[in-house]
Amino acid sequence: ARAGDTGQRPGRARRGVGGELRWSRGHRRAIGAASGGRRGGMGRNGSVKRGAAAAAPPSFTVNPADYRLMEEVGYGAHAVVYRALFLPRNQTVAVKCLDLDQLNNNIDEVQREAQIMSLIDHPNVIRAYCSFVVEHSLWVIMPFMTEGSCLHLMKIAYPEGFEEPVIASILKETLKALEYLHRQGQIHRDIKAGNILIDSAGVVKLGDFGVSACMFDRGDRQRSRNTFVGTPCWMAPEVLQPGTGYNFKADIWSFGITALELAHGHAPFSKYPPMKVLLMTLQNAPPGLDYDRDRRFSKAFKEMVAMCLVKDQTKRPTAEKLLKHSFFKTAKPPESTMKGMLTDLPPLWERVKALQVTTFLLLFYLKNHNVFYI
Ligand SMILES: Nc1ncnc2c1ncn2[C@@H]1O[C@H](COP(=O)(O)OP(=O)(O)OP(=O)(O)O)[C@@H](O)[C@H]1O
Repeated sequence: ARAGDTGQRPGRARRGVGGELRWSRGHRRAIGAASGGRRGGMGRNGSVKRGAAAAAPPSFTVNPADYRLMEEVGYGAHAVVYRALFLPRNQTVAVKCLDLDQLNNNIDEVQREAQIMSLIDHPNVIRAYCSFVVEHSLWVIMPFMTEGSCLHLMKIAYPEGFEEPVIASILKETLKALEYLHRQGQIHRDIKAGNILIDSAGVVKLGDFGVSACMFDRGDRQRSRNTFVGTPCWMAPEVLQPGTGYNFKADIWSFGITALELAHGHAPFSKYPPMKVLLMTLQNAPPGLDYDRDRRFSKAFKEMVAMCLVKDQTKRPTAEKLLKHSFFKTAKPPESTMKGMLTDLPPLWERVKALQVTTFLLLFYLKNHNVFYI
């Protein structure tokens, strides 16, 4: 691991500073901590740049004292994300704090996320500026996406989902990101509205590589695992079925589910407990847009979703092929379709706080009415 811009060697890094992780069980594992000065990386067009310095992002230090954590702007299963100030330049960034104690058995996944994020070079994929260990957390420093995720946006202002032109532009940018990742041999494995991030100008970027995986890391194109990875409602049937091999086509299924999520404000089966979602995904006909119920959506949109949600993964299109579908041909850039949608909204951290209060009240209600999910 490189210690980042300060030039510290991992071996000399103080505890909590630098690119080295001192693991509580006596393991010593290195976390990829790369930033502006690194060599190599994935090229914008998929080429791997060797030797030359990658497109120079602004440099960031790996000293936690240089960052002031401000408000909480997001949280997931393993992490809390803060808006933060990078004090040397008074620049706003996002800091994702992953709890390493909670992730004790998943150190390889943490390491993979940090490494992948630091090598990314695509306008539609969130890139980590650098990452380092602070006490029991891994801090990942990345661009702050002012409007948060599409999920946040829907929950706060568009509970019934977005209009088709907005969906088309968000999905097209996401698909470009997927096409890039797949070309790099990466499966994202957690495509959903909560991981599609938007900034104030309407720029769309795919985030969260917590569960992404390299397709070629075992020398085969097909992965076979006995554990679920991802979020059940968005997971392809072959991923939900332990022992079945899956590949990058699993992302195409999740992409189709995300299209439905953006259209309706929630994913199909999202109101059911995980075990029921599993059974419904495996046993029922794939979900889709209803030709009658979803009259407001075009035939091209319905067709595109149906192509993604084919149970047989070999019959699903690749991201590259899907990008050529007529639905995306007419899609406008999100900067123009989202104009006006993002004004008059409270700042992201206030939205997140409001959503936290709502979730707390809902859980409180369910508990008091003896409603439990299995
Ligand atoms: N760069 C960013 N700028 C603004 N908000 C962000 C940024 N990155 C993440 N978020 C917000 O934080 C939330 C949680 O982040 P993330 O999905 O990376 O965490 P996680 O623990 O890996 O999530 P999951 O439970 O999906 O695995 C996101 O849904 C998003 O709303």
